[in-house]
Amino acid sequence: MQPSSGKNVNQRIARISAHLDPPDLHMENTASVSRLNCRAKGGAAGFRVAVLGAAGGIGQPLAMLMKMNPLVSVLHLYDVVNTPGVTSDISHMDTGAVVRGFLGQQQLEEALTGVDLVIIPAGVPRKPGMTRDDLFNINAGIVRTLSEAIAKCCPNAIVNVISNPVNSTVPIAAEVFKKAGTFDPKKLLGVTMLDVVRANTFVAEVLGLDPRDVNVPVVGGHAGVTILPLLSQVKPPCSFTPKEVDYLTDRIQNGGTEVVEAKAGAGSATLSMAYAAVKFADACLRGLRGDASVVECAFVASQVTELPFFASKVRLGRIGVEEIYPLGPLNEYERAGLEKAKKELESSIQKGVSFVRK
Ligand SMILES: NC(=O)c1ccc[n+]([C@@H]2O[C@H](COP(=O)([O-])OP(=O)(O)OC[C@H]3O[C@@H](n4cnc5c(N)ncnc54)[C@H](O)[C@@H]3O)[C@@H](O)[C@H]2O)c1
Ligand SMILES: O=C(O)C[C@H](O)C(=O)O
Repeated sequence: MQPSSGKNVNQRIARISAHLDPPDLHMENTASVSRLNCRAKGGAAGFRVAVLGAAGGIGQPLAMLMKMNPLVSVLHLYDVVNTPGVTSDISHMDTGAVVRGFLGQQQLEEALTGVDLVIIPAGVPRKPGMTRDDLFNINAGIVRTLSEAIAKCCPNAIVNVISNPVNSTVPIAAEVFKKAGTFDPKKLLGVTMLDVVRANTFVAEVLGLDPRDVNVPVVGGHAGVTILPLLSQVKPPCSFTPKEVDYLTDRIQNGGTEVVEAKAGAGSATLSMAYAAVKFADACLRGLRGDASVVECAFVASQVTELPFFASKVRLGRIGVEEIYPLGPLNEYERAGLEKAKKELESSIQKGVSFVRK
């Protein structure tokens, strides 16, 4: 057989190109990307999602898992470094979502335009000996900048904040949105899903159950004593000895530190966090789609306590948070935990608010 002439190859490319939409300009910026890396006709219908901090320890597996989510049609990956490589890699997965990469501040607005859901894992992680609040000085500014762009480019998107300290970064985002006149408390959610995921796992271990059959509400916030597992409300209904309650509460509250210490300077939870973030994002998207009874815990603007923000069970729907559930009956141990949690939460929330108002 004769080798293909240049003319034949060009004809074949032209035939393939006829089945493709116009080329993706963002992808053309990356060296190895050709005209063929554009959106195939018949790509999945679904939601448009942006991940900010997509090249990081959480961002990469999160981006990979979102590429596998059938509810996602377009996935925008933004970071200040390395997005061309991550985008090229993930774009080869034969799932429905089309992936586009955006690199650096000058492409942030494009990354956000037209998206339904923004997930933010951008920022520095802890090292052993640090608290989440020790990340405030760097991450507060990052979240503020990203929130300003969200207010400008996709003010109606649902926003999932992962960057720590969540107890302060969510109030920061809220203040930025208020300043811009775009704040919708139903659309801003701090991601506390990892606390629930851990609680389900640890409680299942103690009870000898499959973690998939266990549901533990975790309320309050996302740092130390502000993480308040409601072990009296575990489903399926069960009881614990006082020793088990102490063990479980301590392990759930310090799950993040357990991982930070095990990683010994190489960062904090990334893989379990990506899993939890995608579980939570999927719940947000199912709510947006109109599914009934989508209920998860999240850190939101709330009137459940006297504090302006609090994590509790929320029902997710077409407009974001459609209902915030009260805490339900607490036992004495949980009531004492709630008082401790509120005290710390109050100052973390205030710190975030002051950062933007100063
Ligand atoms: N909410 C939670 O339950 C939870 C769980 C784990 C980690 N976290 C937090 O998530 C954050 C990220 O953790 P990680 O392990 O992925 O860190 P990482 O350092 O591996 O990745 C962070 C990424 O953010 C990027 N980034 C930095 N500044 C940016 C900016 N201005 N715009 C866009 N991207 C930017 C970095 O380039 C990097 O790729 C940390 O603050 C960590 O504490 C939260
Ligand atoms: O512990 C951390 O610093 C990261 C995260 O908040 C976690 O809970 O794993």
